[in-house]
Amino acid sequence: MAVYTDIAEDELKWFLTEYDAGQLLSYKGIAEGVENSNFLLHTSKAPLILTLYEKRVEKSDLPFFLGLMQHLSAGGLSCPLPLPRKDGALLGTLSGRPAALISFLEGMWLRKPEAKHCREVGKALAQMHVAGEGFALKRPNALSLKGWQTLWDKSESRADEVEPGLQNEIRSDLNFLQASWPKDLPDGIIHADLFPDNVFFLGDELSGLIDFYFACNDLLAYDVSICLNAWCFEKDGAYNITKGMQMLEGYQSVRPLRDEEIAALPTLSRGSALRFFLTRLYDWLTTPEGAMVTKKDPLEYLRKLRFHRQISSPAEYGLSL
Ligand SMILES: Nc1ncnc2c1ncn2[C@@H]1O[C@H](COP(=O)(O)OP(=O)(O)O)[C@@H](O)[C@H]1O
Ligand SMILES: N[C@@H](CCOP(=O)(O)O)C(=O)O
Repeated sequence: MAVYTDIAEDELKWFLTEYDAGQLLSYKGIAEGVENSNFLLHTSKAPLILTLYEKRVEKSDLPFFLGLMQHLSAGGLSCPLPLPRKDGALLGTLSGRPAALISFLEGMWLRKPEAKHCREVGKALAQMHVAGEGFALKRPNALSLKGWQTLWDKSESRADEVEPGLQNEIRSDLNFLQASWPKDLPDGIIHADLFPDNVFFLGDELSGLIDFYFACNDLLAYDVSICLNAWCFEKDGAYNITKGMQMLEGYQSVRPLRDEEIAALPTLSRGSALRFFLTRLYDWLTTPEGAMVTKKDPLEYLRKLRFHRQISSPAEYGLSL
């Protein structure tokens, strides 16, 4: 469960007086999520999400995230919108944390996505990449090569606790990726965490994207690789090429990938698998027992990383070359 910070009803009522949000009827903590504390609020006007920003979110990045939601929404993407306070600010403070009210997005995330859903996700990702064009603020990806090295430096000495031999294995991945990370591919705004729990559906129709708190400027094809990792593997660890094909076709129906992006997919996918392995490994080793959050399994991403290592052609992801 991700409610790191509790809120008192009186304080919340006081916080809401800064907004034109109606009277508070009820509120409850949302069990899902990893990064921030989220609450569902019912008011006399409309349901809202209250987010209290926690450890991995830099306060100085919040104008980027909140402004991005406004920019993407204005560009036609279905995503939540921050509710401005009466003074026009998008951010307030509650229980000592930066806090924002966000519009409630209808829909549910899919526990068992099928190939047809992967196609919709591919399309929505490309729509987001297109809608992100022209966004004035910039945010470098803190979880790219340099950030991976920092995470690894903090976890390396204990990595073999998770699986013997991991220290050497991951060190050689990092060396490989440092030496061969692609440059000069198209870049722009990426979501960087478009996992199933961040995509809502109403029936089979995609109703919107949430959770832009890892969004940043980076290679667009890197975002595609994140989605291949997050959506196209089965529970038993096998890559589902039909899902991959649908996702890539959906993406390319909106924004065709260039040849050099396609050629880079195995390296990008190896990098994105390593990225999620490293954050999960760090959390696995540092989250205290009994914390109100469900720890995610780093080994799931180790298996994906190993899969990408042995790819000999991007066609193996489901692309017709
Ligand atoms: N705008 C929204 N509309 C509806 N539900 C939301 C919205 N934002 C968050 N949620 C709910 O809160 C959960 C956690 O949100 P998320 O942004 O993924 O948190 P975190 O950043 O902590 O991982 C989501 O799975 C969803 O159930
Ligand atoms: N998607 C990441 C963790 C971040 O969780 P989210 O709830 O913010 O999507 C992972 O699976 O490791």
